[in-house]
Amino acid sequence: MSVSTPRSETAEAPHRAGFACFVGRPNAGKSTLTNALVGRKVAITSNRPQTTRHSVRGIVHRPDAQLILVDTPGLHKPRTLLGERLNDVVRTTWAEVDVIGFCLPADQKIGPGDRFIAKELAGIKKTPKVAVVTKTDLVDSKTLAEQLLAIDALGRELGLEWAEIVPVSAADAQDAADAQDAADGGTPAGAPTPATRPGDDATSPERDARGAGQVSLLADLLVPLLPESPPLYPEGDLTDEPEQVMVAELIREAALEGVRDELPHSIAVVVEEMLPRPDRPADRPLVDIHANVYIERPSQKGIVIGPKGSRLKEVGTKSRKHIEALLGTPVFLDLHVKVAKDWQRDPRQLRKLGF
Ligand SMILES: Nc1nc2c(ncn2[C@@H]2O[C@H](COP(=O)(O)OP(=O)(O)OP(=O)(O)O)[C@@H](O)[C@H]2O)c(=O)[nH]1
Repeated sequence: MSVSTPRSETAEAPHRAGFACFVGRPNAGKSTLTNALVGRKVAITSNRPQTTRHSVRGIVHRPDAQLILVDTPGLHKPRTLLGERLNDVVRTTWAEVDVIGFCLPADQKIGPGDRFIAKELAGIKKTPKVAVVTKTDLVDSKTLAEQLLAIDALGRELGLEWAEIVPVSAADAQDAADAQDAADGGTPAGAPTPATRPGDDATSPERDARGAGQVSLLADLLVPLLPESPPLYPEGDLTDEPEQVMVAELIREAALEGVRDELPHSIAVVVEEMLPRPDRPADRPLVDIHANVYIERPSQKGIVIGPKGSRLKEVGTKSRKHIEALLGTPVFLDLHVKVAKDWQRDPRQLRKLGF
């Protein structure tokens, strides 16, 4: 086992560029880690499983390397056509990347779900695998040490050689990314300010440094596993996901909030149109976004819309804040709720909804 410290790269070290993906059980912290590495909210996060449906790439730009992160949905036992397609997306991604980060939360013992993924990983011989122990802020050092040993043992049992085993907490770095988003996009009038825990100072330099430090150590360990290559993306690009897909994801994240128990996987969002409003002065642009929130059954409509439209309004306010931060302009968001009957089981509907 090697729990590493950063290596010092010499000035002559060749430039590297390549793809990494994080795999792991739903809720293992993959999206949060992607955001923390990129320093921005590019992948949606939630405290409920399987919210990431699209392969979102975040790009980490460094003087010595470009690390392109592909965030996949969780691999799971497929029960629907959507489930099968999601698993295919995961496996295809694994075969294409230069390094795989297997995320295992520090606060949960290795379970059957982790073993299932680890076995699949063991079958992929060529790609180096890094075990990333996430959420280390949630455990004491003894629990963390036990987890590191358990991961080492799991690797040996399955013939899976870890290139590294790295403990990471992305929580503080995530706060910093949220704060950065809010600062860049501004908070529209009437919209709630970014959430912080009571007594928490999300922008405290000490917290930022701690989170960012651990996360950049992970980047230091991933970079040497990438091939020598010039940068693959222009500097400044944080993601190549089409903006409309990102916008749809932000709306879906807001729409899921508070109704996940009732509608765990039934919500899909499609941005129908996204255009700059004509005749606006150059210094006061506005982007009009028309999006549909799809549910599976008419009975779910009331849940999403809420009494007198109150929930849908809240979804609009919340997602608009993040969309404005993403696009860097004020946004007029027009949301409609539509029924796409049993869309998860219908290939035609799945295609239409972008799966
Ligand atoms: N305390 C703490 N919480 C974390 C950390 N990383 C992630 N979380 C939380 O864990 C939950 C799940 O994180 P995600 O990043 O959405 O997990 P995921 O693996 O992308 O989940 P899926 O999209 O369902 O596959 C969220 O509530 C995060 O805020 C961490 O380092 N520390």
